[in-house]
Amino acid sequence: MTDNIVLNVAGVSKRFGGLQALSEVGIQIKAGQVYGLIGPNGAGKTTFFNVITGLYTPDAGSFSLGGTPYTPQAVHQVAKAGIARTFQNIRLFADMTAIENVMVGRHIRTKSGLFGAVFRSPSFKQEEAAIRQRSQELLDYVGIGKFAEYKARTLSYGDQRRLEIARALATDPKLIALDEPAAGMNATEKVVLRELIDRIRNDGRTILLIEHDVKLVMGLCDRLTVLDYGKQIAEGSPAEVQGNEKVIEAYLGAGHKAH
Ligand SMILES: Nc1ncnc2c1ncn2[C@@H]1O[C@H](COP(=O)(O)OP(=O)(O)OP(=O)(O)O)[C@@H](O)[C@H]1O
Repeated sequence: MTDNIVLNVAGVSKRFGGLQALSEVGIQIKAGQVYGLIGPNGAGKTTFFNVITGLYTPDAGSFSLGGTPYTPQAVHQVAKAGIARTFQNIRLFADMTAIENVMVGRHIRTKSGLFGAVFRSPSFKQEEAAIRQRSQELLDYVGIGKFAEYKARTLSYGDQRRLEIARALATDPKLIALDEPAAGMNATEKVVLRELIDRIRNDGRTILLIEHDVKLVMGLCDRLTVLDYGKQIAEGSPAEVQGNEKVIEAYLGAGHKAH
């Protein structure tokens, strides 16, 4: 792996009809970094996320994960390659329990497959017990262990976001991509979230983060890319980016509504 680069994305472009949503955007994320993607509304952040996680097909771009090239053509392929993501609008299995939601995430790494599941072979049962135990550990890790048997939809908003993170971690990802994890959270929940993301990083994970809460982004991220109208207008440490005139202009300039 060159310089411990986990994700290397170069030259990503994406057009929707007459709109150039992304123009040759590239980022490099090193192992153990929290990397932020920020920009005003409509800047192209979600589109970029959707491209690297296989939801949208890019018009151009090259991608490698852990030094291995990958083609983000389908979400399950990207998950197998090692990127796990959460969504801006929470996507849990609402009527499944919290622990079942995490177990689903873990299943992409299991061996028994469908045959074992249908016939409940001994190896399947053993594997299932191990998955349940690991899933409970992950729920404890994100701080919602006591809700393991609660249906996902009965959890508070902040806890549902943490459940999504546990599910993402269950896939043992090389990179975890968080799409606005603090959206809709109150101040207390944000403090807890920040501690959790810090802990995930300190435990050796690599994180890509889209977030509107500037305070959270500046406090958490090692590096940032700023998008505006699909173009990368700045890249650097939070201090570098904060003082960049183009960035100040993009956030204060006319044409963007404040978030
Ligand atoms: N599926 C799509 N079809 C057509 N246009 C799209 C599609 N997805 C996004 N766009 C457009 O691409 C541009 C970038 O949108 P995107 O959602 O990526 O921005 P964003 O930075 O994530 O914004 P926000 O902060 O509001 O979530 C916008 O002008 C949006 O309307």
